[in-house]
Amino acid sequence: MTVRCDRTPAWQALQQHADKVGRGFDLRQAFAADAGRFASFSQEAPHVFADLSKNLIDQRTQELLLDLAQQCGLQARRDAMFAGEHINSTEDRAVMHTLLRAQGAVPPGSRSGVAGELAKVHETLDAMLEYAETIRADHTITDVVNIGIGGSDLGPQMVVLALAEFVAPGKRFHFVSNVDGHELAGVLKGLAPEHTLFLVASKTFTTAETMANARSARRWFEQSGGKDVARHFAALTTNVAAAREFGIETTFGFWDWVGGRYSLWSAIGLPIALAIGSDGFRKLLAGAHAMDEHFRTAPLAKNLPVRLGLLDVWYRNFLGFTSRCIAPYHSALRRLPAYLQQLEMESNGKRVDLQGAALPFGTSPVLWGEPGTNGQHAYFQMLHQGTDVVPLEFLAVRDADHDLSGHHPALLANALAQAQALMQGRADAGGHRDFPGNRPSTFFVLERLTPESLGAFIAMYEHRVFTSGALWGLNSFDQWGVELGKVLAKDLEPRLSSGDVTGLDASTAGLLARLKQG
Ligand SMILES: O=P(O)(O)OC[C@H]1O[C@H](O)[C@H](O)[C@@H](O)[C@@H]1O
Repeated sequence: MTVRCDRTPAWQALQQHADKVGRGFDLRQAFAADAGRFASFSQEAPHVFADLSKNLIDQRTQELLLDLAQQCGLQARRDAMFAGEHINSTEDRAVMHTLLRAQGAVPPGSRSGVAGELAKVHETLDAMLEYAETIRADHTITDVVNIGIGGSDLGPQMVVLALAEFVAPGKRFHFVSNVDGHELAGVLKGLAPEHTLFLVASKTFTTAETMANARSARRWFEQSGGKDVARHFAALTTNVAAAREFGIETTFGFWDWVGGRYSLWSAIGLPIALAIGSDGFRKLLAGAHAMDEHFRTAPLAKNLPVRLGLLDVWYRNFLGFTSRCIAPYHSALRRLPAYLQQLEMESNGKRVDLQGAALPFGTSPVLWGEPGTNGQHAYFQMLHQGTDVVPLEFLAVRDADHDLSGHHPALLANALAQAQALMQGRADAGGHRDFPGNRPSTFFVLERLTPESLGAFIAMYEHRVFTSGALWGLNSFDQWGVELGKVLAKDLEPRLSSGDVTGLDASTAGLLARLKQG
């Protein structure tokens, strides 16, 4: 049984602590007073090192946050997830994306039935990887087009870009998500049907954008002389029947216990397997599994995802920060912020608890960002001297995968310098040139960007989001908030040609008149 965070004694103690020292905390003084600060506020985890020492927390904050985690029953909820309980209560589903990367046995304490699910996981994984190897060896296929949106797009796209170093030459990867025909039309322009494989990726196989793009892709394929739809289309879905009805014979399934934004480890990861091969895909899973084990077994005080999730609660609820900036210092990670936006904001952007009662405190922050050093020449001004404090998250990779001399030290020096400048500030120049400093950041280090380290990093983030969501007492695994817009769009689409504005508010009616087609 979990307890909502604001109903615990630790919550009250944290409030008092924030009033007393939290808001007046000074990083520079903290480092001056404690030579061991870096050691005690950094955390080693599989494939990921995290320096949390430049955050606005002291030992007492950390202790109280750990009390909060205990009093909320974080461990029980974590164990319930790993055991396959239906913790996604509003959809009455288990949450078992970790099972997709389980290496052999099910976690101890698993519900009966989980072992059977794992057998299905391995069977599908083997079939999908075998297919991936067949296509990789088929040199007539030069272009792979993934048609999917949200979780059926962002994860595979982010990972394929991030692991470009591991992608064998000979195939190009395209990702089409938007219902905006400009996107699909732009991709199709450069393609020949006999050399193209379309992957229709949709958990539900009902998402309007994906279905529209899949229909148009098939029409283009047939109209441009493509033969053998069966060979050139595959579907990745939990709704195999709908894919078959659409006319796709090659299908790879997954299960309702995999949330869309947690699905890159399932058949939705086929583009990744095509790009980096079956060995590479298994390494991605192994990296994630290593982090799962860390999250499942490490004591809370030494548990990286837990420490991060607790920090997120501290910042959001006690220091009042409403956003977090993601700064990956690696250009291949350019889609990471977009990926993390869905992961965190769709999971924890909720205003009611598990029972549906309104929450009296803030939940998901806004996540945003661009790769470094680009952001430095754009919005870092605001981060250094603006009126809001925005915690930053640096991600640096020690070893480069290129041999251009001088670039990598320059990149890493910039990451270090920005974190340093945000903390130190400068008070000697006067007026416009002064920096307040004391601006918090977390600094992640990977030794190299590999399938293993990326898998571990993503899993770390998933569990961090789990942690803050669990403390807030909300359901991180549903997304009812995306439904209303879908319903309204259905109503408005025919009105764009009929011009019927009956029952519409004046603004929507006025805009519709301006956008009316034909
Ligand atoms: O994979 P699909 O069923 O097509 O869903 C694609 C996406 O759209 C939905 O509206 C949800 O907001 C996302 O969580 C999901 O990933």
